[in-house]
Amino acid sequence: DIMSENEYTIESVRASLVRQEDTIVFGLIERARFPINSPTYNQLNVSIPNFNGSLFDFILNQTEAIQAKTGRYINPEENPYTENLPPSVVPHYNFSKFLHPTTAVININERIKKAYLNEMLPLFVASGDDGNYAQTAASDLSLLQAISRRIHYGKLAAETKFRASPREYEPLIHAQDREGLMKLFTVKSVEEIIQKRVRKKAMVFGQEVSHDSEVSRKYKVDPTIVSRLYQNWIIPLTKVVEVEYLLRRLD
Ligand SMILES: O=C(O)C(=O)C[C@]1(C(=O)O)C=C[C@@H](O)C=C1
Repeated sequence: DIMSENEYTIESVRASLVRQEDTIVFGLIERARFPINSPTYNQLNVSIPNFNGSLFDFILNQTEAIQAKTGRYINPEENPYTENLPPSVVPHYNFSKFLHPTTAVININERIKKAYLNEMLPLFVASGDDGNYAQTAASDLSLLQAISRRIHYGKLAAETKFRASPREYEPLIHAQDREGLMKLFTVKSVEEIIQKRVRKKAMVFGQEVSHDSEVSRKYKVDPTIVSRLYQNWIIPLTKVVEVEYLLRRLD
């Protein structure tokens, strides 16, 4: 086993969350190329043989099925949106067993998907319909996977915090005290820095680049909205995962 049990620290977890911001901001920019394209999500608009759901659900399920067969979900950092996926048919890499085993079942993707489709998406895409439904669903899917990965990284953040001060966490876990746990692991200053940084990333990554003139003040995705997506959904849902993780940490 070449992986160390202690490869993750709160510093390495935070460094990864910073890097994942790049993927999420670019994912938002890519999705914002298309208007809302609501027929993508509307079940009444498709009749796919042997499938009950929207075009988006169909692409999500089929893509996750091929990814499951080829080993994507063997990595404990990855959590699928689809239930009952086929098993992997490829040789497995020996991923580290850093997380507590009873926490593998934690998966809040249904909640993430609902928040994304109903609340987040309308904030950063234009209204309209250009017919590019399959392309739209593909960009939703890669963005949703990046967001899910980021949010479920809360498992790793929680484990590093638990290992750093088990005596502080144990009584709250025994009491199943959600609010107490939330208070103990929250670091407001870190959250505020993230909200500022993703706003800046949206300005840098989403600017119009011209070979000769000054940088324009028009952005491909609204930087204030990117910050709000983190503030209202991405960080709070990461904290939901952290609480769920800690509640099961002594099982
Ligand atoms: O960096 C941490 O300490 C985390 O637990 C991650 C995170 C986040 O979602 O970014 C969540 C809770 C903390 O209040 C700060 C940040």
